[in-house]
Amino acid sequence: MTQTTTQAMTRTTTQAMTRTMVPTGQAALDAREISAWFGDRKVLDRVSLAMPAGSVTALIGPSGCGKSTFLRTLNRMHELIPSASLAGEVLLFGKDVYDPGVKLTDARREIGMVFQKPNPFPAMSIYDNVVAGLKLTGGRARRAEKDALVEECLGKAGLWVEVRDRLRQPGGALSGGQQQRLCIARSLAVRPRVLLMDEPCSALDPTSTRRIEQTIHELAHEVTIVIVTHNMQQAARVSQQCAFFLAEQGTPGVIVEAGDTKTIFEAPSDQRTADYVHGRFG
Ligand SMILES: Nc1ncnc2c1ncn2[C@@H]1O[C@H](COP(=O)(O)OP(=O)(O)OP(=O)(O)O)[C@@H](O)[C@H]1O
Repeated sequence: MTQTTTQAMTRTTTQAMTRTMVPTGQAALDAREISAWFGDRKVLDRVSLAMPAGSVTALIGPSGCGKSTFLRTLNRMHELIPSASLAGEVLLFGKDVYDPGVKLTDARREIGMVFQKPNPFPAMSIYDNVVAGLKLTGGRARRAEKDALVEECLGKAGLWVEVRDRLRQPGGALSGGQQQRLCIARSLAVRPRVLLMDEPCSALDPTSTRRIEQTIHELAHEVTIVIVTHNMQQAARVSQQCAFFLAEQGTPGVIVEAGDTKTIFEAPSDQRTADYVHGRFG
């Protein structure tokens, strides 16, 4: 860890509750007491969350409460920001991704990320976009293996049927929704165990959004998914677990409440959660 907080490490009642409320299936990712800073400014305070394997966990909460920052701590992207530091542990199937023995490239390969704005390599072909990650992570494959991988990953991302006859066309020529599915296919090509998605539909129209949601649903049984979304209907549709983040009056972000999605939406235990999911603030 790059910074050790000197503040009291007493776990709050809320945080203790958070951990016990999360379903008991094996955690693919287990974030323990994550605090994060930009310079001197603390933006997350001892956030703990177990994200069960083979399911979708949605991170919800008002703008600026630290959802994206939390997501970036999970695959070590937070440390790319020069002023950023953090404390806590992130376990991937029990192994600390911040352990000095874990290579950064391995952590990022096992925990992939899809961003808000689709970011394929625009001049690169659809085919080459899918296999691009193999080079970045040092993987090599024969032509036939790559062909099979491209078909498999585009299939899983729900794009194969639409692009199989034009794999050599540039990725940038696809629609926004298709580009986002191409980015999902690219992430899948390095066979991640977890896929982090930071508002993956916010730049898309409703039809493309539903298509991505369907893709998320189809992928979840083999890749654990953690998604940040501002869209409460989307959180309710795609996730099995939800964590509600809040940063009140300039204080660092915390998880107010986490648990199964149905409970968070229909019978949350904290009034602030109820107010947020019912659109009364944020
Ligand atoms: N690169 C950065 N440098 C400095 N401060 C940052 C940086 N990125 C985020 N922050 C600050 O950290 C806090 C948490 O931001 P973050 O983007 O994680 O929140 P969020 O809940 O994802 O917000 P949104 O829903 O608007 O995307 C905010 O106060 C933000 O201004």
